[in-house]
Amino acid sequence: MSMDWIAGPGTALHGTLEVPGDKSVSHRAIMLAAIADGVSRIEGFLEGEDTRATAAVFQQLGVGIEAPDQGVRIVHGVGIDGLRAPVAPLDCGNAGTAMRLLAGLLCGQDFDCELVGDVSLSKRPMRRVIEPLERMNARISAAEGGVPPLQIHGGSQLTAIDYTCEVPSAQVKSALLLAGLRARGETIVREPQPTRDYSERMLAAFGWPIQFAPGIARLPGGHRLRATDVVVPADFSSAAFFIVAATLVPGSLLTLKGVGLNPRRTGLLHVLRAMGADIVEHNRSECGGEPVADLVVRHAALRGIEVPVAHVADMIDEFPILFIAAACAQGTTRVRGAAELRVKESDRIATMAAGLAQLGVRIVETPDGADIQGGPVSGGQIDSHGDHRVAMAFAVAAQLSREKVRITDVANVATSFPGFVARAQAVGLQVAPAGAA
Ligand SMILES: O=C(O)C1=C[C@@H](OP(=O)(O)O)[C@@H](O)[C@H](O)C1
Ligand SMILES: C=C(OP(=O)(O)O)C(=O)O
Repeated sequence: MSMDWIAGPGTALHGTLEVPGDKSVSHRAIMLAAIADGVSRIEGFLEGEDTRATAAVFQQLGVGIEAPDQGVRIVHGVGIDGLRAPVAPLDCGNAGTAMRLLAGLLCGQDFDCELVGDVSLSKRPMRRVIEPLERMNARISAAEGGVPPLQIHGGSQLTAIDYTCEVPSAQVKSALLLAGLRARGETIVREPQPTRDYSERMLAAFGWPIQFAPGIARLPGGHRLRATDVVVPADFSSAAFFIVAATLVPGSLLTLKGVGLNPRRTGLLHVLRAMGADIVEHNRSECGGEPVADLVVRHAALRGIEVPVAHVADMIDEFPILFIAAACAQGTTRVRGAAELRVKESDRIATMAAGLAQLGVRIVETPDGADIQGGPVSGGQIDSHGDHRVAMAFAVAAQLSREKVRITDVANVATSFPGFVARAQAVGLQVAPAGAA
């Protein structure tokens, strides 16, 4: 049965909030700890369905993973050659990150395996990883159209390649680097637009001699990973919903604690500030090698802008909530160069355009973006299409509406942000499961 929320209208948001651990870092921490020598402890692990799916996959591959406490994992690494053949398909659930990175990590193993996912993941493009991995000598077959399930045929000796990514994608880059661990030679990945560098940073932290700078990573094969403790910072993409909510709702003053501010993730901060937002960083420090800070957000009136294409890759998961900020800004916001949004958990340009139109917002879709005209937001019913970020974005839009908004098909919020409703309510957001409202 579909789970729905009733949200809004809202009043000012106040207080201090800590959002859960970063999803990208949590996936990678499990993966590298699993194939390292020794025992690694992960703190701040995201207890989301996506990252739990990754942990469950490695348990099927013979890795011991204990969960002594919420957000803690003790991973008994089996070493670079120690994974065991699974006896059943490996279920990546809703997680594109899990499937694409696992394709890279598993294609150089001695055994065969199958990667499967849910209905949404089963529609997402996998050729972007299959094609370069095949050039490395991997053997992977997909269903018709290059979508999951993926059959990975083991037993091939991989060879390194020098590859320039066609789409800006940290998942493609990471898949190639993970394959490169077991390849002969030096794997080089070049990116026309730099993307998040968590794989590179974490490989270095686990002792692999990788060299990297924005736009390029070079990784020699034939080394080993040393177990390391990982502290996961709070996920900027989860904080983003509250940054925009506090900006939009008059009278708000909200503090978000210890938010990860990797420069390849914070495009939304630049764009919101250019639109007039009041976001101040306090207590800048480091958490697990990543920059973090507390963000103090005050209500401010926004004006529409042309989103610089140079920021698109650095805010790729923040477009659903940016569309809401744009809908409540004065004037028009123009988004271009964001065609990747069409192949996420849903077609995020289409689902956001349909939802905003439902709330009376004027929006014109283009193949790679949209023009969003700011104006009043009305009530209505929104189909989130099972997309976690679309559901949370409309929960924020509802705060500005004059009537209640019903948001359908929201169960997938647990993939990236377990406990969203309780945390949102604690700072004054009006959102509740339908039936409990
Ligand atoms: O590498 C990662 O952890 C991610 C990369 C991005 O995907 P793409 O690589 O497809 O852009 C992003 O949308 C996803 O949420 C997480
Ligand atoms: C696109 C996302 O994740 P993934 O690709 O891992 O499914 C997301 O979390 O917005």
